[in-house]
Amino acid sequence: MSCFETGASLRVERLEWGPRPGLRLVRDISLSLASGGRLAIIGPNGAGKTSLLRCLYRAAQPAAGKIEVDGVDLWSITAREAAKTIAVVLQEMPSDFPFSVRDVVMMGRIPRREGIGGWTARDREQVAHALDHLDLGHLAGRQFATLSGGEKQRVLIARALAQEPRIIILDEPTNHLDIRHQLEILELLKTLRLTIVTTLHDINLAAEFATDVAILAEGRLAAFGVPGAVLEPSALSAAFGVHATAHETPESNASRFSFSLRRSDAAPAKRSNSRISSLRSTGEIQ
Ligand SMILES: Nc1ncnc2c1ncn2[C@@H]1O[C@H](COP(=O)(O)OP(=O)(O)OP(=O)(O)O)[C@@H](O)[C@H]1O
Repeated sequence: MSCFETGASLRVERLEWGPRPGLRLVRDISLSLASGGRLAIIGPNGAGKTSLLRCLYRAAQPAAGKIEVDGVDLWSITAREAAKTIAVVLQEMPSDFPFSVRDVVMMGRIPRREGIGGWTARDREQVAHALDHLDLGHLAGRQFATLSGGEKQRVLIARALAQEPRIIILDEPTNHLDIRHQLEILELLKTLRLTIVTTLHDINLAAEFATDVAILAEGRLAAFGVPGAVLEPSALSAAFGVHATAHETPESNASRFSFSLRRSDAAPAKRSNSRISSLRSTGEIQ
């Protein structure tokens, strides 16, 4: 079971990708992650985070550069071998998905299925273990479509674990989750010894969770390294076009960040406030 597996190292070298010739959405990305490392990829909307993830889980073939898993080129192995090594948890959650929770988790075993026989005792054992690990045993018979967003997210992570991967790649795993479930999911991922790569929009969660952080801006790597070095106000301000402030927290080694619009960006809001004042003064609104 994956909680006893170990991770694999990941090395990305001068990676480039685009959906068509002449359009590059991922440009010149180089980074490396040790086995068992946790990489958080952050950056503004449209920075290329999902595109980079798609390359890392072999859904998109690089236009240039390469990706190595434990020193082996990801495109030198079969898709099935890649699927045994890398599990993916995506944001999309189909609403009309006529499968039970147990069926969905069992789908994680597909890359490991040999021949045309049915599920083996090991498949069932791994699924039971994954359901148990994510505290989903009581929901195993429920239709996936009837679950809450947080429950669905846990099922998709259980499916990834049932796959017995060495790397788990997640696209915004905390989306749709309340703060308690966000913290629980990230704590759970931390307890695994697998290599984790995830996009995260919440910088403070990334600071707590990651061993390594990559800031992506306009398809390029703006910064990469340990959170303490990468997550600093000037880099965050530049990448997100906001004013970032760091706050030291006694209970944690990681800084916390707060964000506000830069004064120039806030001007339109001020203008609309003055419009409201003038409407008030003319009695058009109360
Ligand atoms: N197949 C495609 N053809 C053309 N443009 C694309 C394609 N896929 C993505 N894009 C564009 O490339 C940019 C990067 O998209 P991507 O989804 O990788 O960004 P992201 O950082 O994950 O964004 P978000 O935080 O909003 O999810 C966006 O502007 C997007 O519209």
